[in-house]
Amino acid sequence: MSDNKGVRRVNEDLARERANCSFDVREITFLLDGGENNTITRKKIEDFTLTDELLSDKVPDECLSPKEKYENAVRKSCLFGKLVKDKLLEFGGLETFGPNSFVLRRIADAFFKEISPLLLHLGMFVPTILGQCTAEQQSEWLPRALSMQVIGTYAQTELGHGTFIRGLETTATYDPETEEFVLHSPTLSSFKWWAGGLGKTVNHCIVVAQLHTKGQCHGTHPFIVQIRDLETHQPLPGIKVGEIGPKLGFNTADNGFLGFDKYRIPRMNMMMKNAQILKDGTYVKLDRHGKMTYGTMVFIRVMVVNEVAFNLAKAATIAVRYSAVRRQSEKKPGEPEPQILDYVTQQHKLFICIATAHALQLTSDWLWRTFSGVVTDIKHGKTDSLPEFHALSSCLKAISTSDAALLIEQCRHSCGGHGYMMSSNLPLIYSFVTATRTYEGDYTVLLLQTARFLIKAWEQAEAGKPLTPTVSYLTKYFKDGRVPWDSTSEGIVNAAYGVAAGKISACVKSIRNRVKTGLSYEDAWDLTTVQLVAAAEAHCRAVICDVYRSEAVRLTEKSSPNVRAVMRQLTTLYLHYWALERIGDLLRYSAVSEEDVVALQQKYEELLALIRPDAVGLVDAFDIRDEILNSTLGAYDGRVYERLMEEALKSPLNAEPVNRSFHMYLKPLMQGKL
Ligand SMILES: CCCCCCCCCCCCCCCCCCCCCC(=O)SCCNC(=O)CCNC(=O)[C@H](O)C(C)(C)COP(=O)(O)OP(=O)(O)OC[C@H]1O[C@@H](n2cnc3c(N)ncnc32)[C@H](O)[C@@H]1OP(=O)(O)O
Ligand SMILES: Cc1cc2nc3c(=O)[nH]c(=O)nc-3n(C[C@H](O)[C@H](O)[C@H](O)COP(=O)(O)OP(=O)(O)OC[C@H]3O[C@@H](n4cnc5c(N)ncnc54)[C@H](O)[C@@H]3O)c2cc1C
Repeated sequence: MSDNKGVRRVNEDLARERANCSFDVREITFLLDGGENNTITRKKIEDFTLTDELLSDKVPDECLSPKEKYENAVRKSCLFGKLVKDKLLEFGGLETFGPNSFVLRRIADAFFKEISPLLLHLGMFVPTILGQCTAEQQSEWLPRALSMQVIGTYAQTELGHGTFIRGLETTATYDPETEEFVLHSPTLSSFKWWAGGLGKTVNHCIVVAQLHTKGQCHGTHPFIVQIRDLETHQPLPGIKVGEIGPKLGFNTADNGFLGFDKYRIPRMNMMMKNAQILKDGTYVKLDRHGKMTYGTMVFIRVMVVNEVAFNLAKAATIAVRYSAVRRQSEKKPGEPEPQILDYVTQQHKLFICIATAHALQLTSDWLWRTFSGVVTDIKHGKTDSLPEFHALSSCLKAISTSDAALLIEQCRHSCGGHGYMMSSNLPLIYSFVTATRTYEGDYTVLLLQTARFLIKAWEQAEAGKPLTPTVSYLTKYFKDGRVPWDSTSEGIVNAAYGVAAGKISACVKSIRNRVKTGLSYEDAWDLTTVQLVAAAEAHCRAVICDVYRSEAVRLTEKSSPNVRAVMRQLTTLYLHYWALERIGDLLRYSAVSEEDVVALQQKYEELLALIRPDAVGLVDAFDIRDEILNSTLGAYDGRVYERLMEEALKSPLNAEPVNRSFHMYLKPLMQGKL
């Protein structure tokens, strides 16, 4: 596959797909990056970071032992950290870190096929210092954390409790005599469990513990705790720490456990932005809202939506390129084998992945802007927008992670047997993303948080009170009756809101009917939770459909006609896909007829055919470099079979023609001598 100059040629099918694409791929890249300038900066950063030799592993990571994998990940993390520190400073230092943190996150995938043991340091330790410390504490901890003298993680979850934070058992008891907190793990179930980097890497961590002072418990609060000696890295006396063992994924993240035996830390190591302990042990609460210490979790939930959108874009790129290269079966007897991308069922599996990656990314950008507004409000002492934002970020985190995990698995299915190869990278992308459904708040638990807000909003609508923006639709659909059906995109979005309103109304009725039978409100709520989760899902789906549609229209206002057309096809496909997926709900809550359903299906299939010629162009527009994709099946040049063979030959089992187990076991077995 090389020409006579030694330049590797692109697979012919892929080259033809690109030649036939109806639009300028760069135009969509600019849209997704938020403007041409962002693309230029991203590419510059990628160019100077991804040329490094440290990217090439002689033995694939997945062929290493757990210990070697971890050591390799630490080595690369340190080199990556240094690279970021040294070279990014040339790009304007810390100011660049903010807007370009998504770029850094992208590049990190070229270094770590799994995950960096330092991710929690940058992803949660540093943000928690920013969000939970006073200015004085920040000036002490931030420079040390950013220069990596202090390396930290976020240890909240315990063996016994992850979801129910109020049930955490680790105690931090204030001792006014020495002006210290005494950290203690009273039970096995109180051991911290899961924190990334805790097992072997970090020397500090943020510990969430029940604060006791003057004989009273004031609930959970965060503390900065040094756990290892900075010189020897040995655990400090009173600390029991280790790694929790192999997992479905995250195997280079050295997730750890941690227990305290009456371990003392200075008073000022309590993160004091939202509550303080005075020297004499007096507790001063500064958080008027009450849940400000949950701030880091909210921040990460916002970040995760972008994270899964990007991972879905990677999986879609791999699966679509592979489907353009792979040929299998025959459509009509004697005809050449078609590209598998020409099977309509394959298009059904894959085009929704492209559309969902767009939907989640545009929703994530919108969520980030909304979050920035909430943060500004909080800085000015206003917390009114927090309940709505908590409800919104909770459901978007739940639905985006769940959708992305399911669709990434669908990408793997669509690559047949080769998708099962680690070298395709699909198994690792899946194992990483499926964890996002659980961490930072489990799917069901977060949807129930949203449901709580929705039920309150419904009651406010009933009482004629004004509603906040994301639930204002409840006023419109408040009266019983089916939502009128209209098959335009706007009509489908309205129907999605109508379905959400119908489901919320049904939940309210169920709860009230159950209370009428003598049940407590809590029991009535509990019995209604299956419906409540479904109502929160419907609400979230309507929000995503609405934001995706309106943002895509806004973003493409000045685009070329062809880009506008293909972007519109994708949004329409997304809306039709979900209308068909939730057809039972539409039949129940809207005036959709049987003929309308037939028309929806027909339009959906027409859209698959329309998008087909642009499919490769659309995934090229994600502009994910080969080093970041890390996939034998998805590389830009489409040399799928060559790469599969090259990677197979790197397997340590192929290093010698005969493995010693032949002489030790097989031969004796064959000769009846075992
Ligand atoms: C070198 C490489 C570098 C690369 C470069 C990189 C650059 C950096 C880039 C970084 C990339 C990052 C990527 C990601 C990767 C990160 C990996 C992360 C790993 C995972 C970390 C974790 O996994 S870490 C643990 C998270 N663990 C949870 O997530 C527990 C869930 N559990 C709860 O979160 C609470 O338990 C739960 C249910 C709310 C009940 O809390 P609760 O019992 O206290 O409260 P109640 O239910 O009683 O509710 C009482 C009222 O509080 C209201 N309320 C509740 N919460 C509220 C809130 N947050 N805000 C406002 N209001 C809130 C509620 O709405 C009620 O309001 P009302 O009364 O009005 O109805
Ligand atoms: C890869 C990974 C990395 C992690 N990293 C960290 C980290 O760095 N730091 C950290 O502190 N934690 C970390 N965690 C822990 C993570 O935050 C928790 O696992 C998560 O919040 C879920 O809590 P849990 O494990 O207690 O699940 P549980 O709450 O025990 O959930 C088990 C089941 O019970 C259900 N359930 C629980 N409560 C309710 C309820 N009220 N109503 C209905 N159903 C309910 C859930 O839906 C679920 O089906 C990590 C976890 C993973 C998987």
